[in-house]
Amino acid sequence: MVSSPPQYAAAALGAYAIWYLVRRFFVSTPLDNVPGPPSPSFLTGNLLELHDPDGWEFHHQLETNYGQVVKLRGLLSAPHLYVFDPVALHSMLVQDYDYYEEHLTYLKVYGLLWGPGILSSVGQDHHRYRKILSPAFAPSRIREMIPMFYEVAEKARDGLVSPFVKDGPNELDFNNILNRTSLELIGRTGIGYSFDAMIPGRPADDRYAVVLKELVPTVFKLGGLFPLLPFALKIGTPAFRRWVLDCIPWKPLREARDLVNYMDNIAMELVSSKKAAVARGQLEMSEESRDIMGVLLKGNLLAKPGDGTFLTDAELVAQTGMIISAATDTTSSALDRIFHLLALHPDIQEKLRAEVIEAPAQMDYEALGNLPYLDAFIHEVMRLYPPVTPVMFRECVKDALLPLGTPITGVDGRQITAIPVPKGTILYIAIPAANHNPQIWGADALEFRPERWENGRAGARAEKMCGIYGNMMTFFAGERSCLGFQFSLLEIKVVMAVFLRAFTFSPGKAEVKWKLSGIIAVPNVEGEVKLPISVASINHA
Ligand code: HEM
Repeated sequence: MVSSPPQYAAAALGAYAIWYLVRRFFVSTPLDNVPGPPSPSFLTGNLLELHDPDGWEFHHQLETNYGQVVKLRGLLSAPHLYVFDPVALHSMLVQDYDYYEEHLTYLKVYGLLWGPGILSSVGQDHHRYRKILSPAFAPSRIREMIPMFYEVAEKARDGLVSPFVKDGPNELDFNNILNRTSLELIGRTGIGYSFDAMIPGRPADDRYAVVLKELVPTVFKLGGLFPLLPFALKIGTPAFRRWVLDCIPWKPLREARDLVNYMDNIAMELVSSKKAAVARGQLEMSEESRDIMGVLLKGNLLAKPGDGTFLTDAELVAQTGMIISAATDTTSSALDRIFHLLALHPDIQEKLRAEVIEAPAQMDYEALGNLPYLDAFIHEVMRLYPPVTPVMFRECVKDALLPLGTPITGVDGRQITAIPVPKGTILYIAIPAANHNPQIWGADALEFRPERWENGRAGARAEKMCGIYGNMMTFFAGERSCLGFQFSLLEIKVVMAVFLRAFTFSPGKAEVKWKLSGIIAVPNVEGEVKLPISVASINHA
């Protein structure tokens, strides 16, 4: 007999487990008919293969052996969908995007880390943040940032590379150099803050930079708690929850809290000092007014609290934290891949250098857009090796019908042209698979061939991907597409132009293996994040 509250709770849990298992195995769902690979475990389904840091082959099999929507198994064998069909992606990200939201757990984690902002909101709130942030990424704004991109790239050249190759070629860890450069680029142009003095021989010692690096691994140590977040955040007030947090003596939790507090404090100080500059009328004239936070503060001057366009201090802090985190690892991964490819392809490197040397040493927006081979090269890197990889997550929040561009043959042998997706289903947007689709790119889709690009286009094919850049999904599509994609492409061009003029690159001694690290690809040598590249100054080459 059940007679106490714990016994009731255990009985309820047991009943739920039985109901769940009966439903799983005896009630059919429309997803049963979608083919996919065998699941190696009832408990974890295909999740370990999906998130394996060396899982490139598993993803390649999903790309080539099934249809463009593949069924995988998640926790307790729940059916998940791995999607790269262009019509299905258009439906998920553009046409019916409000049926497929960012996973609730991720929204809550982002919210806890940064506060209320573009990465932690959905629906009207997200729309509002996006509308407020968009002017900061307008081409006219990014154009003004180009001199700052040059300043940082030249500082990286002179501080992080030149002193170490002045006596001849040397092998350097380019991951470290490019990571520091990416953070400094967004620090200067995002919040007007310098993270790294880039002094020869001195490591990046800014506490914020170190904290930013530690944050994600520390937070992932709390991964087991993530599913509880949506419920935990409903209990009591923020002050009460903070008090509860302070009382829990668990080291990773305290470390995460301290890191978040540290970043919050710095951002709050910056907001206060910029607000004071606005009040003194100085921001309008200064260089600071060009950075993203400056643009948001100036936007606030025109807005009124409550009219939907005003950002509170907490919201300002959250947006800047989110932009820095969205910008740094993505750009750094893209630059890592680029310099690795340059080292591996001396012919391509030479052709790019010739084009860059022909152009002025400091280019403006138009000139940077007028280097055809550089543009083709970057398009091809972003297509074949998207930095955000292998998948982004979505959760179906109301029963939906997912249309397919290419029908798939169901397990029962019949053609499927649309898949009814039950509410609660997890879907994976498979960015590389979408970018490698032979129906769009042809039989040589898996080859690295910059020559396939001309004027930002790579052949007119019937099937079109909804992505915002080059018919690919690298920067996503629709309401949640990357706001910083033009910013990112320009900073990449500037760093490449500055470095290609000064140095030559060839592979280092150790073999570099690329790992799938969460949602970003990173170079790795024997278990360490590293990109050894042999660099020679052009004078010594
Ligand atoms: C090569 C570099 C980059 C890549 C591959 C990339 C890719 C992406 C992707 C795939 C998303 C969608 C994420 C999702 O919906 O869950 C995204 C969103 C976003 N990105 Fe980027 N990104 C890059 C650089 C940047 C930079 C430099 C910035 C800012 C300066 C930036 C700002 C953002 C923001 C604010 C969002 C959220 C948009 C929204 O939710 O409405 N990104 N990015």
